[in-house]
Amino acid sequence: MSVLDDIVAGVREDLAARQSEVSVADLRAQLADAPAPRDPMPHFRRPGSSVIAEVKRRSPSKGDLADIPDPAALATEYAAGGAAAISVLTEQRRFGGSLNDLRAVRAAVDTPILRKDFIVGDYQLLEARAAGADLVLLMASVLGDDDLRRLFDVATELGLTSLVEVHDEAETERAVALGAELIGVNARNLKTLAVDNDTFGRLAPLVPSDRVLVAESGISGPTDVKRFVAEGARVVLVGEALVKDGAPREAVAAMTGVEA
Ligand SMILES: O=P(O)(O)OC[C@@H](O)[C@@H](O)c1c[nH]c2ccccc12
Repeated sequence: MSVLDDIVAGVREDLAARQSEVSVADLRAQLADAPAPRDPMPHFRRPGSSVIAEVKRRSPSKGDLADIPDPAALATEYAAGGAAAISVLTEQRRFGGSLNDLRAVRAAVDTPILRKDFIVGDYQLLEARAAGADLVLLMASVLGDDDLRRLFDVATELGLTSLVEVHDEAETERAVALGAELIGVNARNLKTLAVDNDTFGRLAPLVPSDRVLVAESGISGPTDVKRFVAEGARVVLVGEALVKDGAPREAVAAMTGVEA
């Protein structure tokens, strides 16, 4: 079993537990109270890089990264630094996150929020929107074509923007065929956890220029951002480097608006 299979098995168990506690009808009722979804695309399409700054405590590849006792405080710093969106890892077992983190961040900032999780069912999309998320991650490595299409359509109906994540040529072709406007290239192979910084440059030419490309993983500072912008990225998604930086506001600002 790959690391990814193992993570997804745990996600399915946790999901089943939540589903037995809150019915779909109750979740749908909560949607009425959720703030209207925010559209991240105008910021992403601005000239120069946009940053999606991530709230992440730990990961299977790096272990403990940062305690983050107050996710709202960290998100406030990200927003002040000019983050275009804030990613909140809500997976519990391997990344130490939760939907409560997302709710806390939602209450603190106006910035669009990405629910970063291993989404396998519609229920998680409803949860995301009810908690105030504006974007969701859909991983081509986790979802077959039918599920990817259905979840993409349901997300769109809910007003959520899908970030469709790819890691190889076949996944990139699937994301393009789906019509995804926002495509993320993860430099980390989640089956082996290895990072290959040449992944973005290899896959970017397969994506039509009307789409918005996000470079994900292993980005440590403005020099990396400049490289990915030169290779076609409009957006960078940064976790580790920001949660470990003592000055996250300045770190986000330094990676924002970078030109090739
Ligand atoms: O911490 P990093 O190396 O800056 O990476 C952030 C982000 O790309 C990474 O957290 C990520 C990208 N895709 C994912 C899918 C699931 C979990 C995590 C991820």
